[in-house]
Formats: sequence, structure tokens, C-alpha cells
Amino acid sequence: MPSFAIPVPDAAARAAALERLDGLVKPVGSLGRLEELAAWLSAAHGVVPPRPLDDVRVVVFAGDHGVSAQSAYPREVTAAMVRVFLAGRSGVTVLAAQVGAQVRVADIAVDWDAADVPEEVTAHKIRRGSGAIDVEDALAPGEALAAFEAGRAIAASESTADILIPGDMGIGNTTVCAAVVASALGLPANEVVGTGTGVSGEALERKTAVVAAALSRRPVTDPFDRLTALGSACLAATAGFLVEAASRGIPVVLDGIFSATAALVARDIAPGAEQWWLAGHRSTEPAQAFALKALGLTPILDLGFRLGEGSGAVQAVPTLRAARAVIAEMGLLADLG
Ligand SMILES: O=C(O)c1ccc[n+]([C@@H]2O[C@H](COP(=O)([O-])O)[C@@H](O)[C@H]2O)c1
Ligand SMILES: Cc1cc2nc[nH]c2cc1C
Repeated sequence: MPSFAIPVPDAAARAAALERLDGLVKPVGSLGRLEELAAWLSAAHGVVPPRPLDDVRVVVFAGDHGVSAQSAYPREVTAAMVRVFLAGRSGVTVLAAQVGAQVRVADIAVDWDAADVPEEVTAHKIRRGSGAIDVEDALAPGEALAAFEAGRAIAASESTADILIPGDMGIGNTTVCAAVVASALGLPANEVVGTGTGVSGEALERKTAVVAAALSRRPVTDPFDRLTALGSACLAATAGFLVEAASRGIPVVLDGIFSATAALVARDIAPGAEQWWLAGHRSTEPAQAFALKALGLTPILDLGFRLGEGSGAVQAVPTLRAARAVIAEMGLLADLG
């Protein structure tokens, strides 16, 4: 397994930020979580106040999953949505435009003939779809590492960003995430499986049975083997993206179930990387809650989002900018006289 040197956020800058926050013209602690975020950003940037968060970039990792039948929507939506991202008409592109964030889509494993999309979209393609995890491995030997390296290369190419956001598009990916989180945390299928795009009743029971079958199919030995057995090329690429961002000290805002699951695996590959990640929002998926708890991350927003694509993380960006503005611009109690 590759090893990574993960830098440590600046404890002295954090302490200086906390001291400054206590001295601002407000009762101590009265801006609640915003104060904690201001201190987090100060530690990440190693300076008080932290730098402006002007350059925010979303990378949507798109791919198909062998368990797509467990979704409320057909598999073909994944490919169709790639065109919607490129046309700027997706949920995340519309929300990103509101906060001045850029959106890039990377076809890691979409099951289509992508002949007419720009080369930059497919430059990091690993395969078409991933295996059906209840009956076979998601990935062939070597593919988890190749996808992980693709995600690292993508983060490296976006490394001038002030904030990176991993987005996801993949019909069936909540089934894969449930299996990976259950495997990593030793949980039973029925505790981690959620409604995804909107399955209920017998369909939800079938989805739970698929996750249970995947978990009992074979043991896993390490995080890359977990990605191979139960994950997908997109999940491995997102994990690589998160590790590379952390190794460069670039703050990341995680989104919903997919990026939280990738983060759980990425933390196992590169312990300490989680210090560079914030949880943008709480999704409705139980596996996201389990993963964030295990990572020690508390969501910034709770708006009932379950779209994925990076949408919830993008929606948290104004809150982070507000945290920075408070510590940069508020007056000091000491100046009141
Ligand atoms: O991020 C979330 O919490 C989330 C919850 C439910 C669904 N999604 C999105 O919907 C797709 C996966 O849902 P499903 O039902 O097809 O497994 C995938 O494209 C995700 O981006 C995302
Ligand atoms: C239309 C649609 C858009 C999505 N975006 C992320 N997951 C999605 C699933 C569907 C079905």
C-alpha cells in the first residue's frame, strides 16, 4: 500500500485565531460553529485571518456501478447527466454558479461510448462500469490503485484552488457506499442501507440483501482490497483525490454519502488526512452519518439534501466565507474603550 506524508494544520495559528475570536465585539462564543470554522481555516492556512476563499472547484466523479438495479432510476441516467453537467444545467452547476465555484466532470467509469465529449472529461477513464459487488469484485486487480492515482492526478491539476469539493454521479452508488461503510466499520447491512434516489418497501429489502450478500462474499484485507471487492473505480478515484488534497494542505469540503465513504477509505490509506476535510452537509443516508462520525466530522449544514454531485458541499461555501469574514473584519472589544 502506498504511504503518504500528510502535513499537520498549524496549531499556533489555530490558537491565535481562538484568542482573536474571543476578543471580537460579541459575547465569547456567540457565533457558535462559525467561530470553530474560522479557527479551522486559520489552522489550515497557517495565518490569522485566513486567506479569502475565492477559488472553489468541484470535480464530479462520474461512473456506473454493477448494482445499478438497486436504484430508483435507470443506469442510463449517469451518462445522460454527464452531458447535463457539461451544459451547466445540473443541480450542482446551478448552485456552484451562485457562489462562483467552477465545476469539472471526470468520466472515471461511465458505461457509455463517450466519443463526442471533450477529451479532458475522459482522460482519466478506468473502465466502463464496475462489477456487481454481490456476485463479483467491483474491480480487477490493479484497477483500484490506477483509479486512486487518477484521482490524485486530478487533485494535483486543481491544486491552486482555495477549496476542493469532490462531487459524484453514479446510479447505484449508494448501494456500494453502504457496503463499503459496513465493511470498514463492522456494521450490519440493515443499519447502513438508505433510500438513495428513493427506493422503499420491497426494493429497499432487495437493496439490503444485495449489501448483505456483498459483505459475506469474501473477506477484505486492506483499504485497496475493500475498494476492489466492494467499491468502484469512482470511489477509488475520489479517495485518491482526497488524499492528494490533504498531502498538499488544500482544504476539502466533503459532500454526501459518496464523498464521506471515500473519505473513510482515504483516512485508512492516509491517517491524518481527515484534518484537511470538513463535512459540508448532512445527507439523509445512514452510511454518511456513520462515516462522518467515524471521521470525527460534524456537518456544517442540514438541509435534507440527497442529490450528491457536490451540491451540499457547495451550499456550505457561503458559511465558510462568512466564518472568514468574521475573523478578518469584526472589531475588537478592546477598542470599545
Ligand atoms: O449524497 C447523497 O447523500 C445522495 C443520496 C442519494 C442519492 N444520491 C445521488 O444519487 C445517485 C445514487 O443513488 P442510487 O439510488 O442510484 O444509489 C448518485 O448519483 C448520487 O449522487 C446522493
Ligand atoms: C436525475 C438524477 C440526477 C442526479 N444527480 C446525482 N444523482 C442523480 C440521480 C438522478 C436520477
